[in-house]
Amino acid sequence: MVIPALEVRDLSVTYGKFVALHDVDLEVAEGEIVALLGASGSGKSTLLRAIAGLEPVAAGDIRMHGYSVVATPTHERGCGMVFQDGQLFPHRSVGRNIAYGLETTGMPRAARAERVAEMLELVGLEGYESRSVATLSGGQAQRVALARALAPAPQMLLLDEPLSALDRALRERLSVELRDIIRAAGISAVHVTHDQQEASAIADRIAIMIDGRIGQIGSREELLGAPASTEVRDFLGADGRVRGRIVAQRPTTTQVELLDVVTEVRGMRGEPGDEVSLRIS
Ligand SMILES: Nc1ncnc2c1ncn2[C@@H]1O[C@H](COP(=O)(O)OP(=O)(O)OP(=O)(O)O)[C@@H](O)[C@H]1O
Repeated sequence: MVIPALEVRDLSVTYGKFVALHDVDLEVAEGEIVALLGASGSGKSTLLRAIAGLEPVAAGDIRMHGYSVVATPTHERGCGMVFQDGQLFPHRSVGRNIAYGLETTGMPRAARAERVAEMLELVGLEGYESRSVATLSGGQAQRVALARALAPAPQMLLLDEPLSALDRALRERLSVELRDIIRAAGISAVHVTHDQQEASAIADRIAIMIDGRIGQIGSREELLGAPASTEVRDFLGADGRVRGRIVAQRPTTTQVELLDVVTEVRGMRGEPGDEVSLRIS
């Protein structure tokens, strides 16, 4: 039998009388990346925090590599975490941020420096050791946060909206990089996001969270092809809107230029680059 990296069974988390998570089941295989995708307040961060040991559990079990960790304190669970705003230490250099988790392990200085250099290479920031974190761009700061989380070779990586403070173009580029870095590190990861595109760019499977429950879990194609409920279909549909920009406001209509839309059209011939006009109905 293959033991999953993470098993969550019948997990409930409550805040007073409010039940934030109801009987949640989730399995993450060794080396697998699973996204928790859902509307605001659906319980994504609560589930991630419970896995990390930052939220007390009212009922159920959390197992990592076969061992229950519900009674294990956060710092002994071996989870590397990355948050939305990086939360880098402002007075430490890039290198000393990445070394943070290694300093408490008693690792000798030379080995620490070697590990920091290895992590900088992994995230594509070779030579940044001495830089002040105040001089980094948002994307670079998140790469440093990722390097810091991966440096102590955690059992599992937990990402809470790691790209949502970045603009869309950077988010799309970094999604692919993030996936490649996690793959190269060979680690299992749980990734919280409210962005469907980001979830499908990074994760192997997507768990759709609705009101404190996992509504369905599968690849994006599986979810879109056979949504298990109207809530799942509505969530995926609502997120699949087409982006546009208002070009002109007329007395009775608004002219909208559609952005990023590529569509298949039958019965038309032309060369790439030709301008065309389509009626959407
Ligand atoms: N410390 C708390 N005390 C009381 N209620 C809380 C607490 N933390 C979260 N909640 C509630 O639990 C529910 C789930 O919150 P959670 O932060 O997990 O949602 P989320 O899906 O991560 O949302 P978002 O995308 O907005 O971050 C929400 O209704 C929230 O108001």
